[in-house]
Amino acid sequence: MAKKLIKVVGAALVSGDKILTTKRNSDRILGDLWEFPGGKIEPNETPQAALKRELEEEFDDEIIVGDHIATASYEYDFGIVELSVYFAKLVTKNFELIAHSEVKWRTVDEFDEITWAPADVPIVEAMKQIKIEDVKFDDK
Ligand SMILES: Nc1nc2c([nH]c(=O)n2[C@H]2C[C@H](O)[C@@H](COP(=O)(O)OP(=O)(O)OP(=O)(O)O)O2)c(=O)[nH]1
Repeated sequence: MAKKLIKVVGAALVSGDKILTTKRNSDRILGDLWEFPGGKIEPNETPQAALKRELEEEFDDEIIVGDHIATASYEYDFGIVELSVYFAKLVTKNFELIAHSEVKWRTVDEFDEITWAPADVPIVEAMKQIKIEDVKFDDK
């Protein structure tokens, strides 16, 4: 049987020249791997709306969503994850850790210090070409 397609959205939260990297709780699927915070896109939801909802659920934080960075698919044993990552920035900074055990701001040069979820690897590679401090948002 064909594996199910799971559409997922992740936020590359920007602060200066750094991006927030987040470690999944041990008891979750892909536990202890690092990722971009986010989650599954619900039917009839835009990726941007899903990202805002997920960040509110996971950190109790409000965000502004910016440009799409990249999309990559990876076939796990439980299904095919199609991960789209967008730049975003925090409006609030509550950082309630509900789904994550650790968060850390890193420059793209520091992305190799951690073990990423497999779907994230090509996206992380693409981000190494971007100058994070030049990322712009529409609101300013
Ligand atoms: N959020 C997120 N999930 C990722 C990334 N990379 C990656 O392979 N995944 C996988 C892990 C999960 O199988 C799936 C996303 O599910 P999730 O568990 O984060 O999302 P959710 O909150 O909507 O799910 P649920 O636990 O409520 O069912 O995508 C990533 O960078 N961010």
